[in-house]
Amino acid sequence: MEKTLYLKSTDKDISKYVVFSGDPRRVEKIISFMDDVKEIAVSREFHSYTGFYKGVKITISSTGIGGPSAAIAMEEMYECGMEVAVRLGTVMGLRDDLLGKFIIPVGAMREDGTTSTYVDKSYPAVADFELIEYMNKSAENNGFGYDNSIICSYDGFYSQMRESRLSKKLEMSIVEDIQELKKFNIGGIDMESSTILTLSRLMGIKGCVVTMTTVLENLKNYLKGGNRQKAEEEDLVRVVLDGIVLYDTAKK
Ligand SMILES: O=P(O)(O)O[C@H]1O[C@H](CO)[C@@H](O)[C@H]1O
Ligand SMILES: O=c1cc[nH]c(=O)[nH]1
Repeated sequence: MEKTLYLKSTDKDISKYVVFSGDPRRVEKIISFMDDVKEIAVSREFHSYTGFYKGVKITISSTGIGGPSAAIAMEEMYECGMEVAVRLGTVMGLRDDLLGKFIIPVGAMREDGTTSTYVDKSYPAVADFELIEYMNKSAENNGFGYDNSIICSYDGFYSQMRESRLSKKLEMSIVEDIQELKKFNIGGIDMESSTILTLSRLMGIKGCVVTMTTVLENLKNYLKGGNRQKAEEEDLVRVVLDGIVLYDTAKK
């Protein structure tokens, strides 16, 4: 096949297991845990590599921020034969006890715009139950607590997740809207999970999300310095990669 448009990948380059991470810099950290890593392409926000972790071939790709680019990454990896999609990212927790903990959501509210260009809003963004179980087990094996609540994916960082000069000028109700979400027992907010989960279901592949709660709403509290770095760049990576190995072993 020809290389895909943005991720510049072919079916020869990628594994059936693909890990998507927002931040391209984090991708460079993830591959430091892997062996025999080959760069596929560094193209716009999409930095992609394939390598081995504990003998399992895994592709890692960044998506940048938000649903539109996450959908591009999902589409092009699906063209290349992806069978399992895992989002590895950070989430803004809506409960104080979640700071520093994993949220491995069962599903996500589709408050993004991208997924509605594919399917009606009544279609749920639900993670694959089997993958959730392996990721839960991996968190446990690595000695971490986790939560399996529903999260919410938004499109607007400075219009829905964090107050800004403009949002204040426009008297937007960001704080109130987040309080509303809490009433519905939503565990956290991010920007890509609904896209990854909805598209996985539409593609008929397995998808799940493993997130680390690095910050609470309105910056009430957040992981700082080395703690944040370890949580985001080591703990999260281990749980996701070990979770894929557990899944792969079970399927052999
Ligand atoms: O850590 P990542 O995967 O980038 O995820 C979260 O961080 C970004 C916002 O700061 C958004 O992309 C949100 O979903
Ligand atoms: O969604 C997120 C995740 C981490 N940090 C934020 O500010 N937002």
